Amino acid sequence: MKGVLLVNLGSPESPEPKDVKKYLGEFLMDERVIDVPLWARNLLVKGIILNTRPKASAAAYKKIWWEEGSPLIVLSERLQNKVQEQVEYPVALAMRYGSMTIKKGFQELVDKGVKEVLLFPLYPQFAMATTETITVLAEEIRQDYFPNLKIESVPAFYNKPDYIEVLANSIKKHLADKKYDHILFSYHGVPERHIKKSDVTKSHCKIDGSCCVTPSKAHEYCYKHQCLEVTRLVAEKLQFKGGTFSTSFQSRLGFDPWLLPYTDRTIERLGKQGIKNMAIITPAFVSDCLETLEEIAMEGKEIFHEMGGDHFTTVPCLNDDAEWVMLLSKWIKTWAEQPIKVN
Ligand SMILES: C=CC1=C(C)c2cc3[nH]c(cc4nc(cc5[nH]c(cc1n2)c(C)c5CCC(=O)O)C(CCC(=O)O)=C4C)c(C)c3C=C
Ligand SMILES: [Fe+2]
Repeated sequence: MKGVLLVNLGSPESPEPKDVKKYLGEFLMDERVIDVPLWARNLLVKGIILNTRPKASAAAYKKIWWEEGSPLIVLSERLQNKVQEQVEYPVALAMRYGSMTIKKGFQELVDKGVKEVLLFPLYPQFAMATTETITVLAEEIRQDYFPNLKIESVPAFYNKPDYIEVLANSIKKHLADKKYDHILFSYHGVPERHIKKSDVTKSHCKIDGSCCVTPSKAHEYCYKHQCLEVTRLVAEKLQFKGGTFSTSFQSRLGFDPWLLPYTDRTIERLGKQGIKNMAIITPAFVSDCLETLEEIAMEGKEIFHEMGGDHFTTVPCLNDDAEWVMLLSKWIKTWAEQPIKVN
């Protein structure tokens, strides 16, 4: 039998500093998130970040935490349940970090008789800190614990026309009765180094984005190109006029150069330039989370109002949107209709 494992990032068990510290420890010690040699990662994460950040992060998590738990987990579970209602194959949910492990997800599927798994990282764009770390860990777990299980991974789906249509429809619906003179597409940032490392050609990437418009096989693994493409395709679909939308990158950590321009500075600049009504879309996240509910909807809004802005609208992530559920279910059914692979 076939089955599906949806995988998202994960959240702390609770918004208490000790749980946030445990979660950040696992997350930031991942060599594909902070990609420096182990000794340097130990120094940076255990010696510095874990002694300072958990308190501030916990305070931020407390502002957005729901009675049912972390928004990211609750919304991912709602998505899982709704997709499960649409497909006849078992659909499990796991998180890359935290207690809902990929190993438990595989076990749940195997216990239901699954022999072939569609591993579905819930990220529209490829990044080594997201898609790659999930697929690599899943393969390690398969080899160690489930050697007879077949796994097929879903690659980044950023430019699939049906995904762009669902995203555009959701944006249109949410902005229908809103005032906005500028739309900002804000994506999670990554260090520039990550983009260079993922360049399979080793020579295409110029970081500044000039390379992103020249066709290249590097784009299959280029987070920046994929983000810019989502902006372009959605803007085209919704017929946004040039100059009324832009792209930025949020949530930088540390002192290395991260993808530019930064979201907080872009909001500041737009406010200073006299934009009064602004809408923000966050297409790197399929579920609302700390980065959208706190960093954008609270901090971003505050910056905008300080700069003299009036209306600040955040468009929710796809979450458990009905069209999104139908699209995931369609992709799953298409995959499941292919014959089972044999050794
Ligand atoms: C070096 C650090 C980080 C990289 C690289 C990174 C990439 C990255 N992250 C997401 C998605 C999410 N990140 C979230 C939280 C978060 N991310 C980092 C650091 C890096 N992320 C930290 C330290 C945190 C924790 C919060 C904080 O202290 O600021 C979340 C939210 C999780 C939640 O519980 O709600 C998401 C989602 C992507 C898509 C990405 C690369 C493309
Ligand atoms: Fe992150």
